[in-house]
Amino acid sequence: MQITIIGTGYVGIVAAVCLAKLGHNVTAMDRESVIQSLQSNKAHVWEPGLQELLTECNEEGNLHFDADMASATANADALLIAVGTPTRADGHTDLSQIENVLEQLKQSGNCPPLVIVKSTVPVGTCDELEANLHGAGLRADVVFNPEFLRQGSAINDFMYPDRIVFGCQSRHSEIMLRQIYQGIDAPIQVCDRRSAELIKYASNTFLAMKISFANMMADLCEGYGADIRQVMKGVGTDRRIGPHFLQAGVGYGGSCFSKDLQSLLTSGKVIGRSLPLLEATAQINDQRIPQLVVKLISLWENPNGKRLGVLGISFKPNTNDVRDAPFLTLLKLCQHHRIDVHAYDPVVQQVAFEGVTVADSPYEMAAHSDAIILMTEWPQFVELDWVRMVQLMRQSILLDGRNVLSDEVVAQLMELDGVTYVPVGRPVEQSVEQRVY
Ligand SMILES: NC(=O)c1ccc[n+]([C@@H]2O[C@H](COP(=O)([O-])OP(=O)(O)OC[C@H]3O[C@@H](n4cnc5c(N)ncnc54)[C@H](O)[C@@H]3O)[C@@H](O)[C@H]2O)c1
Ligand SMILES: O=c1ccn([C@@H]2O[C@H](COP(=O)(O)OP(=O)(O)O[C@H]3O[C@H](CO)[C@@H](O)[C@H](O)[C@H]3O)[C@@H](O)[C@H]2O)c(=O)[nH]1
Repeated sequence: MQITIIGTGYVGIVAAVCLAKLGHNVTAMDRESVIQSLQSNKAHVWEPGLQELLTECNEEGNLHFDADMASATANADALLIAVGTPTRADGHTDLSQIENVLEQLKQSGNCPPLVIVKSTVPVGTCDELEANLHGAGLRADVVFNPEFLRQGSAINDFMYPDRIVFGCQSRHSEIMLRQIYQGIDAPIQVCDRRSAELIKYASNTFLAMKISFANMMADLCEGYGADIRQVMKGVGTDRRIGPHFLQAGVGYGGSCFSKDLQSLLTSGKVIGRSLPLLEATAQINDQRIPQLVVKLISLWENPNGKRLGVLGISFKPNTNDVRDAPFLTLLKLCQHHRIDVHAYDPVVQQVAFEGVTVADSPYEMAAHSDAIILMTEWPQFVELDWVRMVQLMRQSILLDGRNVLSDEVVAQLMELDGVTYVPVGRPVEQSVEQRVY
């Protein structure tokens, strides 16, 4: 099938290479600068396996890039929209990128018979988009086909999903969607468009709610001297609950959870429904970094001029994406308290915001610091020589924001003088001999 993809952000480029690998003839469209980079075989987003797959597709010849809507859509059987849908300041979803795509389509005069919306959009949007196209005399079927991939494991998630959802109103569009995904072995749920639109929001907000639940329980564990890892293990082994997304820590970040939660709250408000579970989920998450900073400051007499080492800038491992990363909230609070931030990240080497020095190695970051916060659970952080890290520091305070240091490493550190280890949802550990500063 000839498929044109509009938008080559995380979702668009992953969909493009995967659909090309599944044997479709794919044209991906974006801004000129992005298209130039892709045409010269350079992936513009950092995602494990993406560059390799892009190179393969370019060699195999069934993936093309084009910055012009008219030529990109000529002869297309289906158009897949994967542009951004950020949240506006008033809490509503900004649909302007999708609206622009529709305008460009109308001007180009080429509208494929099937328009697949993959961008996450509020309930009712696809009905409106279809009415808009029909109003302009373009007889396309608009379907909603939510994407559930996670950054860091995006290609695997696209190729081996738990389910594929088709929100479509006609048998013909369902048949076309089945052809597009016929190389993927996953259960397919076919439903109306509005339900499909809500499935995407309900999934993301439910996952966010699980994380906030774990974080709420972590606070209780700290108060009562229990261990959140044990509590969540015991909870998650109940098959009705499941072990995933119960990892307490610095809170969720990324471009989706907060945005989609906000959008769903607004959808509720529009029809006069409050969604208190989601309000609590957001509140708990918003408090994670401020609480962590309070903990940190309580360990110093005065935060002014202290040096903080931060391990991990991106919102999760295996991505360089810093959108809505907890690190950004941390940085803002540190600036407020005049704490000097030195950060290290395996893939984020430059940051577009002020007030942070990015180190070339974790050891360089640790040198002369008055505390370290582990923000992102990159496997290589767990494997660091933590004794060396601590010996390089001016004051040996470790805040393990993801609870990833092993009990063995912590026990080893406790044999050194003056080490304070502050995990999440567990008692603080201090070596017997505390240094006096
Ligand atoms: N990032 C994820 O992990 C993820 C997962 C599932 C769903 N989603 C949803 O998918 C959508 C896209 O997310 P993303 O993270 O890939 O977005 P993104 O912001 O990374 O990428 C969007 C791309 O669309 C391009 N674009 C915008 N308008 C365009 C136009 N008129 N013509 C051509 N290109 C245009 C932009 O230049 C950009 O490259 C969002 O609705 C998001 O909520 C994202
Ligand atoms: O137990 C957990 C699991 C995750 N997180 C955090 O939650 C955030 C989101 O993580 P994850 O869901 O793995 O990454 P995303 O790439 O944001 O993926 C989510 O958002 C996408 C965009 O909508 C969806 O497609 C995915 O299904 C959904 O998992 C990150 O900051 C994680 O550190 C935790 O704090 N504890």
